[in-house]
Amino acid sequence: APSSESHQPRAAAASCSLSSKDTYDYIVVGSGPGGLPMADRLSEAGFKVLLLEKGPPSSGRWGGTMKPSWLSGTNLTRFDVPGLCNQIWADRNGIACTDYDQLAGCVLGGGAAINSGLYWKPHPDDWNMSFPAGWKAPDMQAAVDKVFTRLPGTMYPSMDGKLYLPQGYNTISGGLSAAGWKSIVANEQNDQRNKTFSHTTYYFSGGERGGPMATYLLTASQRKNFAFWTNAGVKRVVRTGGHITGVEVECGGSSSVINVTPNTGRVIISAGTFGSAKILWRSGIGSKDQLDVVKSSSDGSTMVSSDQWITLPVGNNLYDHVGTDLEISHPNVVNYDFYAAYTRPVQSDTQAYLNGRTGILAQAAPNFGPMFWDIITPSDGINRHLHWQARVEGSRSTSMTLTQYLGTGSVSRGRLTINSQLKTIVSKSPYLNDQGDVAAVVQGVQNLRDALSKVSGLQFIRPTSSQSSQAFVNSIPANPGSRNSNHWIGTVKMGTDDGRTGGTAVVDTDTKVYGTDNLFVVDASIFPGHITSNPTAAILIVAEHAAAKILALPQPGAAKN
Ligand SMILES: Cc1cc2nc3c(=O)[nH]c(=O)nc-3n(C[C@H](O)[C@H](O)[C@H](O)COP(=O)(O)OP(=O)(O)OC[C@H]3O[C@@H](n4cnc5c(N)ncnc54)[C@H](O)[C@@H]3O)c2cc1C
Repeated sequence: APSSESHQPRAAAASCSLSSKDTYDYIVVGSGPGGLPMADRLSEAGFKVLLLEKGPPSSGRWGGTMKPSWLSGTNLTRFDVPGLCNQIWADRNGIACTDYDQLAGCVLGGGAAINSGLYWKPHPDDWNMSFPAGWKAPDMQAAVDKVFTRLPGTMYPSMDGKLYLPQGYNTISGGLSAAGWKSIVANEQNDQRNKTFSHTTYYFSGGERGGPMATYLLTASQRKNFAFWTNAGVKRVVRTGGHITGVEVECGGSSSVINVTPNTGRVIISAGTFGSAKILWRSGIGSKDQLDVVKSSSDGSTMVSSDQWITLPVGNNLYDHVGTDLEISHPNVVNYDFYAAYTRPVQSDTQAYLNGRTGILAQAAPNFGPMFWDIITPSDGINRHLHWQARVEGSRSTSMTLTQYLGTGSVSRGRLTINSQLKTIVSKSPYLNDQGDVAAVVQGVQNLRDALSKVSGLQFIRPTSSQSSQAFVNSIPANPGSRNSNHWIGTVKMGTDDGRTGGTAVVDTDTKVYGTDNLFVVDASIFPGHITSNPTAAILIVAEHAAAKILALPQPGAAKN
């Protein structure tokens, strides 16, 4: 049985105290998979750290309260129960960020409070193909080990070790196996992502979401030199030239500047692919056209003067996995209504969950698996990695949706911009604006159709049998409405080619913003290119690696606590 002790809050998030005159060695902005390991590692090193999160608490552990009635009287919220993760599609009020045109979590934990917990040790190509020197697979191994030691993940999230309603998994994996694809344990054989399939791995633990909020934040919160505030949004960094002196924080209808330790303090922005770009723009860091927009907005009077602007290509290099949904139906597939689990649940399922963290509600909605992989090399010679995820969902009760993500190797990019209401907009769609990318997606669809063609009783609903794979792929618009995977990266690209002088990079390989002394960005926004699979594990790894790099930088005279 789960230990209720494991779910007691250690130190609830505090509300902001804007009148405080305290200064901090590090201010970390944002509590997603990028921000939480940073806050933990920097406070572990003895520095005085303040973590600022714009959203409210999510998990019950940290004072979250949003929950269905069957969880009342428990210290669990909707965010803690894996089987309730689909609720984000039914009701995202007070959870999703309202200042982006795409979905992101503006709550404690960021995306790692609302996502499905899918959790993958990256393939070596994920680092080797797009990350700069110092961030290649051998360089990343120590950080990979740190993350998977703290958060090993599991293929069996129910505490009785059983997989519930596995018929969909069995149907698809049986077909792939018969077609010669190999079964692997994904996070033990992470270099084998070609014509292979696996059970789904989640970062869940103890039958609950867990994840970085239950590990990195927990240890950070036990330190006296660590503070964190929720409902505390950062408007901008305050700077003199390239030296950051503090951040302007908005909370409870007022705003104030919280300073870093004079001379030695640093600011780490981990506000996500949209949020980090936005803070940079509001701080006078970005391309002139976007800074002009901010200047003309309600920010105009407080914005740093234009002679202080740092010109960098913030918002370029935007990317997201290209999502292509196929749908099949098979008589063996058994559907489960995870939406009903919120308002009118099956009593035996809620009891199993509450009594022992067992059953279908300990698995993520909507019953994922198998996950499978394919590598395609189009005529341009660049390997493209395809990650496929099957889930029991679709237009029929016996349907499964098979989503293909195009990640590592993809060449297409889009652009993020900001409008005069200070809302971020995907103004250039990043999907399939390269012929090699299109060819890989088409070939991947064809490979899957071929592999499953001999499964008795399996019917393709999308594509239809008369549709060519090329015609099918062409029929799906290449825009976020049809292709969105919620795996946005890249707007604050890391690299050695300084964007102030015509290069493409916004941060250097220590994750420091070019042209600044003490401003760093650590989250999905710094990824130069995409990775094979869902990105949470890779973002945690990037944060671990960045923390080690930042701590290794000379920091003259920093006062340790
Ligand atoms: C619905 C959905 C499902 C997903 N499923 C999966 C999955 O199963 N597996 C997987 O690996 N990935 C999944 N992802 C993607 C994954 O969650 C994200 O890639 C990841 O959370 C990004 O991490 P991050 O730290 O870069 O940013 P975020 O997680 O977005 O965190 C940024 C944090 O910063 C805060 N913030 C923003 N602006 C400010 C500000 N101005 N001041 C203070 N705080 C601020 C935000 O509130 C947020 O908490 C999913 C994403 C979504 C939206």
